[in-house]
Amino acid sequence: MTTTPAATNAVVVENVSLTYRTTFERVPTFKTALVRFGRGERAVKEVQAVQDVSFEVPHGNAIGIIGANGAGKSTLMRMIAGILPPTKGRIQVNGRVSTLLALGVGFNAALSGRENVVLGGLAAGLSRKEIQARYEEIADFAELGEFIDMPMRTYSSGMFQRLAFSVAVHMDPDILLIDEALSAGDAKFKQKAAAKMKDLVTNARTMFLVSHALSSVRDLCNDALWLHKGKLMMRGTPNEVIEAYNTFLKVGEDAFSLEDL
Ligand SMILES: Nc1ncnc2c1ncn2[C@@H]1O[C@H](COP(=O)(O)OP(=O)(O)OP(=O)(O)O)[C@@H](O)[C@H]1O
Repeated sequence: MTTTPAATNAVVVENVSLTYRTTFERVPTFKTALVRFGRGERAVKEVQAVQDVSFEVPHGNAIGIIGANGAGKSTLMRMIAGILPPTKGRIQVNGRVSTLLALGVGFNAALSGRENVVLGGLAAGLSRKEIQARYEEIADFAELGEFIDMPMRTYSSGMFQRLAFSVAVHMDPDILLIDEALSAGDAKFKQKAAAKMKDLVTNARTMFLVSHALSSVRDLCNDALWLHKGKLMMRGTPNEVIEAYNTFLKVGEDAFSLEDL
């Protein structure tokens, strides 16, 4: 039997670019702003957040995405999640995606944790019955105690994140997208979350992990990709890519110190 590349790959990204266009009022100086009574001139800013990026991720891979602030990591994840359409190029996703992107996106803070679990489940395409069957497991994993019945606006950011993580990983995703999931959890939860992610990957699920914590990428991933100013700099094993990225950062530091002289 022959398998087509589409069936062996969870995600195929082909020559993908994304440009943000933002209109804003440019106020050149404080003095002009006073003369014009605060009205500036209308300007358009374009940011090429992702530029002609191509790669394929086979099913069962855990791929870490690293890079400096503003490199385009979250933008790429949002495109893979189907939240943002690429300006150019094509993204093919084979399987059911569950996302844990910006903290608690999709949650309604006025509703209780319990109600948000149902909302999150429905948004992920589960039936009410399926959500009910998983509810206890989701609530137990998040360890919120009585807070599960309180409005989510009363949650600390760590509690918010614990529930968001628990919902995302219990949706039985083929592809799990995680953007800085572990930044707000405490040490104990971080460990538990890492174990759960390892579990998913062992079960041949595909995972994308955006992280500034390079050690998490090293521990949890078998594949890595480095973005810089929207461009794909390198693809390889976590060790190779992290080493190249660290060298790049070091060279950058040296260049600064030379300039300072
Ligand atoms: N909604 C938006 N509108 C306009 N520009 C945006 C928007 N979101 C991101 N950008 C710009 O796109 C570029 C890439 O941003 P992105 O958030 O994808 O980077 P990132 O690698 O995830 O960064 P970080 O590590 O800081 O989270 C940045 O220059 C950012 O200013």
